[in-house]
Amino acid sequence: MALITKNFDNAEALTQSFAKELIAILSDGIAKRGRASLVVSGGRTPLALFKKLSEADVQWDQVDITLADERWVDESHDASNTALVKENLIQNKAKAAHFIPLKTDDADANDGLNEVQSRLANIVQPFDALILGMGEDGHTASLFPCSEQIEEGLNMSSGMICVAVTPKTAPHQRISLTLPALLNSRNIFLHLTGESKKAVLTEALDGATEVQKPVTAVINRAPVTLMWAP
Ligand SMILES: O=C(O)[C@H](O)[C@@H](O)[C@H](O)[C@H](O)COP(=O)(O)O
Repeated sequence: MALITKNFDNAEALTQSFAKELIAILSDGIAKRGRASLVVSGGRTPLALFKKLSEADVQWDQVDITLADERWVDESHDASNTALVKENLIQNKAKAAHFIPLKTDDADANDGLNEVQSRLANIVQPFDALILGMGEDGHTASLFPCSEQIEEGLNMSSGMICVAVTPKTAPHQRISLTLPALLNSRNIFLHLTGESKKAVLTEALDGATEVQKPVTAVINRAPVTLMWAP
């Protein structure tokens, strides 16, 4: 297990430092490989970070941005991660970035998997940076412990980049990057705020199985930097 913990006094300090680190990673990726890729999560935690990043001096036209997971809803829906990213990250200077959505027009996420996998094949990989969140049930991306698809999502040899997931404890069908696809990243961050999320993580790392607390499946296999503030 390789969890590197960076604790901050407050969310603002976390945002400042995290943005700086991501800017350095993306700039380095562009310098070395011509393009860089950033995989972000939805949810509420990354909003301030998205805003900060959007104002940064990065050669955004050389950056591909996609999501670790998406709710299978139209972009006009409140729950759309695509809308969240477009409204908060693909703004200001970052407007020049190339965004690759995980949602297709198919009614069922299973029917969109092939199209999404070919979209993702056009992004520089390994991804330069992956930002994961975590839910109170230990899910990360949309690898939900309550879903029937959890073992499929955690399968390291499925050959699949994406999985369609129907959580039992959260609304909307989802599409998620699978565990091997998430791990195909040069830098993996777990972005958490609040004492309760830290407690969930501590408990998860204290003997839960990967199916019970999917976030541990990432931490068990790759160096993960925890960015935490109260
Ligand atoms: O689209 C999503 O729901 C996610 O990508 C998900 O994995 C999220 O990161 C966690 O549920 C934490 O969400 P909050 O930041 O809102 O607590």
